[in-house]
Amino acid sequence: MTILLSDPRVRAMPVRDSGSTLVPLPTQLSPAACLVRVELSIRLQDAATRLPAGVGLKVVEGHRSPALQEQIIARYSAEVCAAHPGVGPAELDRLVSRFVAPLGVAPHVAGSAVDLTLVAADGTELPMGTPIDATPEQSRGRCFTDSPDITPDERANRELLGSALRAVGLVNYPTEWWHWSWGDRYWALLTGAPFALHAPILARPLAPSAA
Ligand SMILES: C[C@@H](N)C(=O)N[C@H](C)C(=O)O
Repeated sequence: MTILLSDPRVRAMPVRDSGSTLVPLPTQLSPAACLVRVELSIRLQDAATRLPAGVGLKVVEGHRSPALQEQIIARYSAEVCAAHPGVGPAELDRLVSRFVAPLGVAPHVAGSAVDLTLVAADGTELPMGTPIDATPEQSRGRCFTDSPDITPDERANRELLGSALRAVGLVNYPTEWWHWSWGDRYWALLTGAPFALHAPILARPLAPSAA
């Protein structure tokens, strides 16, 4: 059964921050040079080598500020309220956490998560069944990683992405095929690690090369 980021077991995971810095991803992996924790950057570069020739990774988002996380929560909460009239506060929190993490456990704010897809050699994104960041309502559930409602090619591409990322220790958020993380509380809970390695980054300490 899917464990959501609003699950109290996620918040209960202890954190012992590794103190690692945020670094920009190489532009071959992330045209926008998104920032992530250095341990995650190393793993993503390893994952890229595990893909077949002519297929690459494209990271579109990494570290996110707390302010942006709060904006996304507010925007999506409004979408959920419109789609589920009369929803109560507990159910609203649960539904919202299918698409965006509560601030205190947010993997992107910790620099531990990326949103990414596969690309062909010419940079064209491979078909994955939905665009990145399609909400459950917009995609009618096809954003869920295991959705049965996608084509065999889209399924094969999701499996290819997943096998490269799992091989380097990343975990997926099962309600978003594009969201993978390493070192955050959700990762610790799913892998059985005794503690998370990345706390939320409230200021933004940059590696010297990124400054
Ligand atoms: C908003 C979406 N792209 C996202 O990042 N969701 C995850 C679960 C998050 O907020 O960490």
